[in-house]
Amino acid sequence: MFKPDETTYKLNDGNQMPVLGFGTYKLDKPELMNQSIQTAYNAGYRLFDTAQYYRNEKMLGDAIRNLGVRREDVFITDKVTEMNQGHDLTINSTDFSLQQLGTDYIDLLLVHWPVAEHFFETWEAFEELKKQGKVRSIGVSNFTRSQLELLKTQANEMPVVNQIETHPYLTQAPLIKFDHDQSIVTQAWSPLGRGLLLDNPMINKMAAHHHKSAAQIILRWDIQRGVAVIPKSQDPKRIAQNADLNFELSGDEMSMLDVMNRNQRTGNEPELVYELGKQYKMYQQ
Ligand SMILES: NC(=O)C1=CN([C@@H]2O[C@H](COP(=O)(O)OP(=O)(O)OC[C@H]3O[C@@H](n4cnc5c(N)ncnc54)[C@H](OP(=O)(O)O)[C@@H]3O)[C@@H](O)[C@H]2O)C=CC1
Ligand SMILES: O=C1CO[C@H](CO)[C@@H](O)[C@@H]1O
Repeated sequence: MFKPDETTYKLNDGNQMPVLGFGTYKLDKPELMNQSIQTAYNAGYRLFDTAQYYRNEKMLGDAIRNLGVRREDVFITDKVTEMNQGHDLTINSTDFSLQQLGTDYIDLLLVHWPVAEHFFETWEAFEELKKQGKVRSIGVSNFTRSQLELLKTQANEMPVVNQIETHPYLTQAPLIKFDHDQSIVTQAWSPLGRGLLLDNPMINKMAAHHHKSAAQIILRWDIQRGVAVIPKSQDPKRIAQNADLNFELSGDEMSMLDVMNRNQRTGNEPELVYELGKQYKMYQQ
């Protein structure tokens, strides 16, 4: 049995990344962060996902230290926000992130959203940060196929992870296949569609059949289709539940989930953010 809490993906740079991770967006109070990280660690999560944009890097770093485990026993993902892109801003903001997290390396650093302005410069800085050992693996988030193809025209090394919005209402099959063909691991953000999917009757029928919750069905579907997950919860029972994924969906159940696609996003459209990037320069002037 493929056990998510014990399983890692081998990334294309030779590093390992846990299949199951813990999302921390909106965990913005130290006590809540501490309790949630402790509960998550006890439940088997080893990957913790933050971003400069979440303004909780310091809280997360403190909560991880409070676990009293070795640094190498956890995996930290961080992301460089749109406003901090460009060569120097990427380098400087990552140094600040390291300081906030209280660590001397980040396991996986992602370009949070593709931004047309400074598109290649930002990636050049990512490659430098990796060479300097400040970052172990480099990846992207919210990149479409055309943005990955554009990046490939100049990158010395390609991203090893693409973190994208995907769930049964936004299955992203073509992009996930493209990532896979390029040896890029796809990681699902908002895998539960921020709660949107949890009252879907078909998913609840499957949940009843397996004596699991709707959230567990969706997370298990992701893992069986080769997608890493980072669900967020601040409820101790739900944190543990989302890590309890050692059951199997049948081929028919997988197909039923595969066809629920409605191309329905909860977040921004990546191509739009990419174009809006041209505006950021105006804000900075
Ligand atoms: N790269 C990017 O652009 C983005 C990355 N992310 C990352 O992905 C992570 C996950 O995405 P997020 O947007 O938080 O959404 P999720 O899809 O993980 O859903 C979180 C919501 O679902 C609820 N929930 C969680 N588990 C259960 C459960 N078992 N039963 C019922 N309800 C549940 C939570 O409530 P409660 O807490 O009360 O349990 C919360 O309201 C983020 O925290 C962040 O780290 C997110 C957005 C964009
Ligand atoms: O990571 C993130 C958390 O959610 C935000 C609001 O949808 C996103 O824009 C951002 O990418």
